[in-house]
Amino acid sequence: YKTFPGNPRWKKTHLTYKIVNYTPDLPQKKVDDAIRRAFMVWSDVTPLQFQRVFNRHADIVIGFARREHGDGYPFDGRGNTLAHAFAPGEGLGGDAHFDDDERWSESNREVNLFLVAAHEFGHSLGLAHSNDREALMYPIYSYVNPATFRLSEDDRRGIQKLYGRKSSN
Ligand SMILES: CC(C)C[C@H](CC(=O)NO)C(=O)N[C@H]1Cc2cn(c3ccccc23)CCCCCCNC1=O
Ligand SMILES: [Ca+2]
Ligand SMILES: [Zn+2]
Ligand SMILES: [Zn+2]
Repeated sequence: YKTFPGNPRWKKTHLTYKIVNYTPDLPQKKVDDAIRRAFMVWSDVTPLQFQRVFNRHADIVIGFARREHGDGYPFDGRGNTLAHAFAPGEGLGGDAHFDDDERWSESNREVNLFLVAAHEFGHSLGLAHSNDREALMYPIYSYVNPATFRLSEDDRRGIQKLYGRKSSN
């Protein structure tokens, strides 16, 4: 696993997120659920807790966008880059953007939103890319059944290096 230069991490374990817009590809409830489950991947193995908020400041702002969308990292149409996210910090820090030229799915059809969101939130929490091909933080998308998805040892070691393990109670 790798962290970002300077090891940026959140200095609190209770983090907020908000979803500012939706893709037309899925019902909003399915997007909400995929996002919730993607955060659980990380809260399952750390003391981190995620709370969804509406219409107020959030640590992690989540949205769908096409091409140029104001952060200097324009998307590229269908395929190629699927999404991006920023390392922990103020403002754009922690935010995750999903390319709305992709066809977002909750199945094995391209592109599974839960799997991509889980990867992006790794960045939002301070993990950079891993060169372990089994790792969620590997830079190339590959479909695995979300029902049986498990964080790799590499990902778990990385996130626990940053935030420690889940407290036993
Ligand atoms: C890990 C993922 C969830 C997020 C990453 C981006 C990322 O790291 N965000 O944090 C991603 O989109 N990776 C590309 C990498 C990539 C693969 N190819 C590319 C062709 C052109 C440009 C990029 C790519 C070959 C063709 C397949 C294109 C469709 C799938 N795309 C990818 O796997
Ligand atoms: Ca794209
Ligand atoms: Zn962006
Ligand atoms: Zn990435």
